Amino acid sequence: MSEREPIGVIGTGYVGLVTAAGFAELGSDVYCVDIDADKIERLKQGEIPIYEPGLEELIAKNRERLHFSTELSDALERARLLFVAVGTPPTYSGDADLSAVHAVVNAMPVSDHHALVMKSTVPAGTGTSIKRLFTATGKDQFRYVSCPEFLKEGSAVKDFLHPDRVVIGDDGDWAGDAVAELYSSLDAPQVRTDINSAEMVKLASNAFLATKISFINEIANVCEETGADVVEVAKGMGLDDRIGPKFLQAGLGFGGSCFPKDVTALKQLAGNSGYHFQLLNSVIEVNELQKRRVMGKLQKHLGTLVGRRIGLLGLAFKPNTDDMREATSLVLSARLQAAGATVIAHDPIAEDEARKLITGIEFAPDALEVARDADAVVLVTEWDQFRALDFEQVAAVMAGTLIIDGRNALDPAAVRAAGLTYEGVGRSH
Ligand SMILES: NC(=O)C1=CN([C@@H]2O[C@H](COP(=O)(O)OP(=O)(O)OC[C@H]3O[C@@H](n4cnc5c(N)ncnc54)[C@H](O)[C@@H]3O)[C@@H](O)[C@H]2O)C=CC1
Ligand SMILES: O=C(O)[C@H]1O[C@H](OP(=O)(O)OP(=O)(O)OC[C@H]2O[C@@H](n3ccc(=O)[nH]c3=O)[C@H](O)[C@@H]2O)[C@H](O)[C@@H](O)[C@@H]1O
Repeated sequence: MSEREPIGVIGTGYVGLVTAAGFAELGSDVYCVDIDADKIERLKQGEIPIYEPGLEELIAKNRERLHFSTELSDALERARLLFVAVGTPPTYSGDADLSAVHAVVNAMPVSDHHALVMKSTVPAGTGTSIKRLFTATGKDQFRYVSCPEFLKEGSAVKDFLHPDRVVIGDDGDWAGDAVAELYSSLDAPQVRTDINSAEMVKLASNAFLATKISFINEIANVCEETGADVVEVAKGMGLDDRIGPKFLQAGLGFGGSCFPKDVTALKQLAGNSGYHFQLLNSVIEVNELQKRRVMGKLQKHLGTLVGRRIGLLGLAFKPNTDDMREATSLVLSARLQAAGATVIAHDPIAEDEARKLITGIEFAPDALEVARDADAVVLVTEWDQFRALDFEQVAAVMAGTLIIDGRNALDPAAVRAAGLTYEGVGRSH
């Protein structure tokens, strides 16, 4: 018997698994359901299908409370709150693809004691249309709560257990209260609001963070023209409480499964509602250009890239994940090959995923093998082991001398002291 209310979790991707493990840690029995039978089988064997620091340990610790199945009925029979964490990828138009969400909604039975709790990121208005659908199909007693997720890959477990806030959008019924109660043991402010507003908090938060990144990237580009150093500029800006130091790291642009899709989804949502969201067009465009700027830097130093050997350090969209969705490395490896370069890359964790998505490049077992005989090396993902590289060793094996620090993560002085040429993003020091 669990100490706390049992819950169901539908979808066992990043968000589903972290939510399940997190609530199990807080004392709930969790009934996880996924349509991917292979994934469920692996989870039953104790195998964790994604790389996320701390998740395997948290799942192992709470093994007794975690139950995995492909049958929705296993969750429906034991839990009244069903957390939905299925994917909402972009369609070709840029709108969110809600087909997986609708499959879940359609599979719900007539019930007066169940609620869907939406963790998936959906456009504002989705809850309202789901409730309309429930009413039209005689399920008007089925409750609905929006409870968007704000975790970051790479620190997802910590983000779940120590969130900045918990947002709960509901109709003021038992379901909203039950979700609030579940989260009450976390030391975090709760924002209880209506469903539309909760949905918008999520989209607006991601769009704002993406805007901050595109903004600092443009500042970095201006720094390159004016001799200022963006790291110093970001430090000076970030000390202003109203601005804050986070998400002011200039680099090769944002990637991942969420910022690109959610910024576009919000732009589409606005457009579909008759409002042209100009700012977001720029955020997206700046990001696309930023991914490609490194090509110009390589050409500035090397001239033509035909026949050049270019090493990439890191492939994942950010460190501490094996997620390759919308990773800058996808664009970069394609552009480099199109320009006639040979590309060699290493990622400590994401290589298996990368092999599925990137063709025509060589994979090296470590950073030094990336550097061997390379005309230039580009840091794409700021894994800790790349920060700690011995650049004397790197210089000894390279054919050329150019290091492009695409994440401003290296020590320029250490790179230069090894006789190498350092080029960051918006850096003059
Ligand atoms: N990945 C992240 O860091 C974050 C993601 N989100 C949002 O959470 C949602 C889920 O994202 P991820 O976990 O990354 O997705 P994912 O793609 O890793 O996992 C989705 C899972 O849902 C399963 N699924 C699909 N249809 C199903 C159905 N009808 N019944 C049961 N299971 C089904 C899939 O088999 C898959 O295992 C998305 O809306 C995303 O925008 C929100 C915050 C953070
Ligand atoms: O909705 C989501 O899925 C999640 O999206 C992001 O999380 P995530 O994509 O995991 O990773 P971030 O740490 O936000 O990084 C996203 C991208 O921005 C880039 N970035 C981040 C910060 C920065 O200062 N500069 C910068 O270029 C990263 O390299 C990465 O490519 C948000 O940070 C989470 O709050 C949100 O829940």
